[in-house]
Amino acid sequence: MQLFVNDLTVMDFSYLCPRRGMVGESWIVDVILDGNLNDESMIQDFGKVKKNLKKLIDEYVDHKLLVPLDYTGSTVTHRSQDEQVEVRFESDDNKIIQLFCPAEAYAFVYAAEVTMASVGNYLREVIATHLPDNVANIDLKLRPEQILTPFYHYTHGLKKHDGNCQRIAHGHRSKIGIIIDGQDCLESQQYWAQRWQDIYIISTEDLIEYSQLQASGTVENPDEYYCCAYESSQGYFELVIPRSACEVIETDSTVECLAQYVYNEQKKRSGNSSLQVMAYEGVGKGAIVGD
Ligand SMILES: Nc1nc2c(c(=O)[nH]1)N=C([C@H](O)[C@H](O)COP(=O)(O)OP(=O)(O)OP(=O)(O)O)CN2
Repeated sequence: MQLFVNDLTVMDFSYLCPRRGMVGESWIVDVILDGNLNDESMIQDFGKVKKNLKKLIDEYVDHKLLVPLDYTGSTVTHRSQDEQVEVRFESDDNKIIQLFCPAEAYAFVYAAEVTMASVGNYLREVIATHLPDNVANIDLKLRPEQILTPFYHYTHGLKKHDGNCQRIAHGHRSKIGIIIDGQDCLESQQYWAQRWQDIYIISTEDLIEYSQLQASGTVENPDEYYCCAYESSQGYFELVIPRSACEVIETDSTVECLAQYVYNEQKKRSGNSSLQVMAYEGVGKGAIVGD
C-alpha cells in the first residue's frame, strides 16, 4: 500500500552548474511512502510524515549550496582546525566560483550534475535511514512550480537573518510581475527575467578586496570577479564570483528591497506611467511596490 503527500514543502537552494554557474532554485516536493499498516491502521500519521520529512529536507537541502562532487571542476577542502569548508568550482567556460563557509552551508551530492534525479536520490538515501519499520520505501518527486509568465533564478545571502537565509549562497526561482498603467507588461517582465536569468545579488556593504580573502584559492584575473564576505551568527561566509554573473545593489537583498530596486530601475525604463512591481521569493510569496 502507498501513502502520498503532495506539496510537502518547497526547497529553496542554489547549486553549481558547469554551464550556468550558480543557479538559484525552488523545487516543490511530493512524496510517496510504501509500507504496511501500523497499530493505528496507518502507514504513518500525516502529521508525522509532514513534520519529520520537512525537517530532514530542511536539514539536508533547504537554503544550502548544492555541490556536484563527481564533476571534475569541483574541489572541496575541509579545514581541519574548524568547520570551515572551501569549495572551488570551475565551469565549462573556465570561470571560477569559490566559497569559504561553514560546513552546514553546503550539501555535497555524489553526481556529476545537480538535477532533480540526483537530488531526489540524495534525499531518498538520507530519509531512508529515518523511516519507521513498517515503511519499506520512499519515493520523492521534485518539480518546479508551473510558471506561465517570465521568471528568473537568483542567489543571495541575508547576513542579518538569524535563520538559514544568512547563508551566502541560497536562492530561488521567482516570477516577476510588472504592471504598467494597470496592465501586465510582458516586455518588462521578459527584460527582468533576462537581466536576472542566473544572477547573484550582492549588497555593496558586503564587497571586500581580493587581498582580504581568507580562502586559499586564487583566480587568474581578479578584476573580473567580485569578492564578498560577512560574519553572521552561523560563522564566516565568503564568495568569489564572476562579475558578469552579478547585480550589485545598495541595500540588503530581502524581497522587499529587491521589489524596491526593480521598481526604481523600471521607473527609468517606463517613465511617467503608473507602475507596480510584484517580486516573488520562490513560490507563492513576495513583496509589492507601486505608485
Ligand atoms: N519579509 C521577509 N522575510 C524573509 C525574507 C525576505 O526577503 N523578506 N527572506 C527570507 C529568506 O531569504 C528565505 O530564503 C526565505 O525562504 P523560506 O522558504 O520562506 O523560509 P523558511 O525556510 O523559513 O520557510 P519554510 O516554509 O519553512 O520553507 C526569510 N524571510
